[in-house]
Amino acid sequence: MRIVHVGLGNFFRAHQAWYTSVAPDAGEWPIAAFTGRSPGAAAALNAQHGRYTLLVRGPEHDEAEIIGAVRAAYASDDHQAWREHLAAPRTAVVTLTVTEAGYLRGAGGGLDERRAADDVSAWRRGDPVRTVPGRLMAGLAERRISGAGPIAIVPCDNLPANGEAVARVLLDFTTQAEPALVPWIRDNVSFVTTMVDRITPRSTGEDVRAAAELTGFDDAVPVVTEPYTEWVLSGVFPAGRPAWEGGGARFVSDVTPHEQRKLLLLNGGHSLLAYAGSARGHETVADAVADPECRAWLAQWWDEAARYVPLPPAEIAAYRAALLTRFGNRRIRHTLAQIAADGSQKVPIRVLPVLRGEMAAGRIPPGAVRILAAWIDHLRGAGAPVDDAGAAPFRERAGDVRDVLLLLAPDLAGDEALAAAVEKATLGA
Ligand SMILES: NC(=O)c1ccc[n+]([C@@H]2O[C@H](COP(=O)([O-])OP(=O)(O)OC[C@H]3O[C@@H](n4cnc5c(N)ncnc54)[C@H](O)[C@@H]3O)[C@@H](O)[C@H]2O)c1
Ligand SMILES: O=P(O)(O)OC[C@@H](O)[C@@H](O)[C@H](O)[C@H](O)CO
Repeated sequence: MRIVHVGLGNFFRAHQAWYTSVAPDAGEWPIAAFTGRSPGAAAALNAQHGRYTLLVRGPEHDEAEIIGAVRAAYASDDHQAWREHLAAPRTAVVTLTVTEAGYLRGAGGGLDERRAADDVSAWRRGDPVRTVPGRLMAGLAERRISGAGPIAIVPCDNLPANGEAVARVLLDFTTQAEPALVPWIRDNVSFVTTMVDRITPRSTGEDVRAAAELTGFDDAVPVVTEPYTEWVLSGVFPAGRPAWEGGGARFVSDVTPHEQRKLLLLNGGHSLLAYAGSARGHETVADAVADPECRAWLAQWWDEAARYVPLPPAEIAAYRAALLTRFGNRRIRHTLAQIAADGSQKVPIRVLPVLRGEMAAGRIPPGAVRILAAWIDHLRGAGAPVDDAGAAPFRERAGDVRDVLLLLAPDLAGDEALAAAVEKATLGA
């Protein structure tokens, strides 16, 4: 294998595996994919020899492709396979889709030591590690021993500066667990930063039937995705990479403007709809954007967020227009509950940069305030259910907006006008 992936979920199969499958040199880049946590996805995929159906769902009809880029799938606890793949000289790239929570980042962006502590102890005892930083370190330790040479790590999760983010947590983890490995990582591992975009909801039983009808292939685990796709990358691939440009991937010197455009406008917009839209009784993104009230809130948020996207206004306007079409695709059932998950990890990334920028400019931004208030309402029980391992301390404080702000953004918590605005925007006010 030449690519190893961690996080065998739907998005990886709609995005990185698809780009690899359409690359002109696809045959030279077989993928071994490991699950992030539970083993189910690996067993299901192996039962069909790694092949699966990608249903590209436009507003009018579906197009089906059978993707064969994944040659072997493994459960996350197959530590031997993991070590072997990482130690193999042919392995050149490790891609990741492990959700925001998978990186164990603390408030400052480095490793959350409390969440990592068990894994650091497991490593010191010689037991298997389970977290993403722990697994990466264990695989790289094996690679150093085998002399397999440099490698690129390519995170594909919705985190700002995700290459730097994974480097920090990996190096912090390694400093604690295996300090002697740190210099080798610094010299041999390249951290590539990426912006990824393709709306990929959870598949349903109906999707399974639709896939079989279109292709005749009885696929138990098809993936549904939208036609739109984007991948912007920046960084070095010391052991080579597929010609992902074949699918339209772009290699740039700085991903930041693209990342800001996507994280603030798309993901921030998603979070707004997930909390404020679900509280209005909507179930999906398409339902919510069909509601004029939600659309007006979205426009207000986008006006604020656009000030922090360093791209020409025409480009931002075109992206906003395209987003309305993408969000409005009624054939994509992207549930607000799926997007609402892990708010404690997502809200700081998607909303706080705009809130901080506006406050520094002397403005209290009503769009950002609405998202915060709607998230607090969600923590209090409104709309989509809370599904967030990091929610507990926020839920304990959810009764008091000022307490939530103190935990979420201590630098802003003393601003009484902001607290009052958030309070006023909550449902209880
Ligand atoms: N679905 C999309 O539209 C989309 C688009 C762009 C980016 N992404 C990114 O991809 C991620 C996965 O999305 P998906 O649609 O594939 O979801 P999914 O539920 O299909 O898969 C999630 C994967 O992450 C793993 N995972 C979850 N928590 C983990 C943890 N704490 N440690 C290690 N692994 C963990 C799971 O085991 C699974 O393999 C998102 O969180 C996001 O960062 C998704
Ligand atoms: O995947 P998450 O959980 O990080 O966020 C939910 C959605 O906002 C996200 O998946 C978008 O659909 C995606 O980022 C579009 O490219």
